[in-house]
Amino acid sequence: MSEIIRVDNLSKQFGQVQALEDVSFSINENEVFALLGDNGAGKSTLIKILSGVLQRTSGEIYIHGEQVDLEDYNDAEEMGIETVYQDLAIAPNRTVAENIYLGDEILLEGPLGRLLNFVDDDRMEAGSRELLSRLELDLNPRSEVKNFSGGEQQSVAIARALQSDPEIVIMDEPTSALSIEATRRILELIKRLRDQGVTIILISHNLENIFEVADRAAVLASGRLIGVEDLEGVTDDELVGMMMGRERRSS
Ligand SMILES: Nc1ncnc2c1ncn2[C@@H]1O[C@H](COP(=O)(O)OP(=O)(O)OP(=O)(O)O)[C@@H](O)[C@H]1O
Repeated sequence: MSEIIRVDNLSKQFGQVQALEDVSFSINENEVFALLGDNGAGKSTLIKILSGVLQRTSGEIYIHGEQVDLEDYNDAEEMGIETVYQDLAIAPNRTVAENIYLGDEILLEGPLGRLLNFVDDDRMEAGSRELLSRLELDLNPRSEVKNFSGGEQQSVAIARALQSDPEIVIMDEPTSALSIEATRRILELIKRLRDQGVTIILISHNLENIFEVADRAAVLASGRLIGVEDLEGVTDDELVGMMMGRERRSS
């Protein structure tokens, strides 16, 4: 198993608040890695630093062993990282295909090159069809998203993240607003992505979901890393104890 991301002594301070304190861990290629922790533990801060939205106060991040220049890190996509945030930022009046290519539209090559900003709907539709089929998502690229269920909207948001073919996808509470059936479908999708070689960083409060899809979990409490556990060797009680800041008894 090879390491894809290493976080080394990462700290973040917001004024007096120490949101992260010397957090270090590594994530392996092709695993589902969960981030667990109570409200305010530092999970969002950590993923925002990983996705280049927030600057860290100190510490380093390595991707494939190479140090990321965090002073000048605002395009995580270039590093192969995409994030699906909780507020999905789906454009309801646009189609599935338009959402998948939102901000990344394929433009028509006319006689004036790309000077005419017409989007190439046919290519975006074809690209969406291919991506949706690879993800085994039964969605019509031409449908408008506005009448979609929460689970379908979540699927579109995940498909959009996959459009740039990232190596790593961060998902912030992807199932928190979903029905049991929709949750099951999203968990299946996460497993398929892993099987296709994508590494997934998953934030969830739902331990049952974590046990179902994740390989390992890092537990944060008050900005500190309490431990990283292989989910095959830990119980939910132990994880809950860790979320309350108790280090796991050594076995
Ligand atoms: N922009 C900010 N300014 C000041 N304090 C912040 C800011 N963002 C986060 N914090 C603080 O940093 C700490 C960690 O917050 P963070 O949002 O990372 O936790 P979390 O684990 O994601 O929590 P939740 O599960 O509630 O989303 C909290 O004490 C929070 O109040």
